Amino acid sequence: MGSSRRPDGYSARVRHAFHVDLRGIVDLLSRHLYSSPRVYVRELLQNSVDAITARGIDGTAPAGIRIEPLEVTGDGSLRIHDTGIGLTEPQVHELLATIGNSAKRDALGFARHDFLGQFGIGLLSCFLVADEIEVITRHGDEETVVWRGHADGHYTVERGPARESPGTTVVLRARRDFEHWLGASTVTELARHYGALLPYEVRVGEERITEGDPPWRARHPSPDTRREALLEYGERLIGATPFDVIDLEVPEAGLSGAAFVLPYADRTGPGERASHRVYLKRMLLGDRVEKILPDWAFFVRCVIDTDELRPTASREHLYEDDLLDTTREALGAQLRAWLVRLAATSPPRLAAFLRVHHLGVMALALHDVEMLRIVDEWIDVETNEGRVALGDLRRRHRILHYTPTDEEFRRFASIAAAQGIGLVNGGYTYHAEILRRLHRLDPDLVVRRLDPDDLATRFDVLDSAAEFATREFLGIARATLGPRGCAPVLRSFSPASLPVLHLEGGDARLAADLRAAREEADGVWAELLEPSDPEASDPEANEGARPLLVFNHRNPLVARLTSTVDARVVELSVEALYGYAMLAGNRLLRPDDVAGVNRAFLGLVEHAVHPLR
Ligand SMILES: Nc1ncnc2c1ncn2[C@@H]1O[C@H](COP(=O)(O)OP(=O)(O)OP(=O)(O)O)[C@@H](O)[C@H]1O
Repeated sequence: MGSSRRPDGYSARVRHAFHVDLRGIVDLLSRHLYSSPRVYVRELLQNSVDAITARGIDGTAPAGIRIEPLEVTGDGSLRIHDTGIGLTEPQVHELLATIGNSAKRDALGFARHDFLGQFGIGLLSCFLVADEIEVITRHGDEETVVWRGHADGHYTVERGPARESPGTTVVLRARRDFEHWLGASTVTELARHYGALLPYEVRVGEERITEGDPPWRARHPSPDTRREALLEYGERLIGATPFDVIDLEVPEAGLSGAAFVLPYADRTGPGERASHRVYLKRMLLGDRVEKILPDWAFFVRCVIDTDELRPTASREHLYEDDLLDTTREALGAQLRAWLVRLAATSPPRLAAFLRVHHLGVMALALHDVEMLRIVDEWIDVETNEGRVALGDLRRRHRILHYTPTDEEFRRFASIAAAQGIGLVNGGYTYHAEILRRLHRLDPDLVVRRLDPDDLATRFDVLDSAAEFATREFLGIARATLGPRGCAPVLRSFSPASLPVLHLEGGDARLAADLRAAREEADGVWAELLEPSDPEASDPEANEGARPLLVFNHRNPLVARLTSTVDARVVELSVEALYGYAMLAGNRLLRPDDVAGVNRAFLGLVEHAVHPLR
């Protein structure tokens, strides 16, 4: 026949509506949108809060929400009653039966400011725990309407017995094996978790779960009692008494809250994101919300309530927009101001804070000159002059050197110290970057990565005659230093002002220098350099493996010492120079070393007073 066909070959167009398989939608929500069935309590509370807000305070009914769990209803259902605005019959069809429709958007489809909900899907989360949702609702003096939605996608509407007063009751009948989600203990816990700060009274059974104002808003007789109460709250939040509490306020985001300074180093570390407790219009968004603070602020956990920031549809995170950006910046500025204030008003507290959080502050100093100043003045770094603040170090040196690795630092620290070069171990997190930024505070300061050629590590061998003349000296030095596990070596090197250099074992580069020097020497003299050392035949295995005390023949004092005939004076001087080299190289003095230094010191004093005969 083909009579319904148009000349262009198409049949007449028929319009259909999508059929939504509700089971499929619920499955999608539960798997991909909501992290757990527990969110159904949040969605119910939220709808009741919005309904009460929409009704406004008309003075006829106390605003309140009451949940009756399984144990209270006794009929296998959970009920939640509110004194909210209720729905008319047409609204029931329009709002409850249309997925994605919400009364909480304005004519242009934007979320309306007063309400928590906006997407028109929240009620569906009840299907995570229930097969049937019943809504019994009365708006003003209108008739009471009963809507029943089923998980298979059909619903019924009928007029029911009149409710005593306007408002809504939602009744959930548990899905098989989900009964425990509707039981008193779970519901109480969840209602408290999400709703403890809600502005309307919420009860589960007879138990009130709302706590009134947020702790940072609550009234207290004095600032001290307020601080104490906040610290107690913080302790419950982070599991330890906070180091301090910082008030937070960002009016553009309708945000207030408190940041608790952790008394321990954050376990997440600078690379990971710290998470915070966030309330949205006093309903909990989540306990582990990220990105509310700048990444560097990992030394605090905060709790905030915001009216203006928007949630994602899962209501578990904040929506990234310009407002979240500016809020994050404003919160960062408040934390930074706290730190600057601490530095100015309470240095010992700042020092205590930095002992725990130096990493966070250093991370911050990479972008912020104020923080750099704090690092410069208050954070001790490892240098070849011990642990000192950079500020102190740069007051002593106009050129600072650093090694990029810890290993290089260990290798060169003492040689640099002996030559008066200020060297910082840049092998720790952020240290090298901080050093490179120091010119921001001190434009004339020169900061350089250490080039081993900056160090005088060319050890020249003495000429044969001089070498021969020092044989006795070396013999005494060897006998004196032997018990210290250290071997004496005599070389000429710069600077001449440096009499001795203590070298740790394992310094491959110096060992190579020494070896090269010896190879240049005539075989006979090479033998002389380490004549009594049994390992001398295998220099590869020997040199550089044990500590060496290198005497500098270019130094006038050492040159004189090598030709001193008085063995006792040589012995005391070697002992004293050994102690000096250990101290100059920042070596750890063992009890034996200390005793040796004392002996040498007293012996030399005695010698000066009563020259030894
Ligand atoms: N307790 C209640 N009292 C009055 N109206 C309600 C109640 N619960 C739900 N409604 C109505 O049903 C609509 C749909 O609710 P639903 O929870 O699905 O979405 P929503 O709250 O609008 O948005 P969201 O998905 O963000 O929660 C609401 O917009 C509201 O008009």
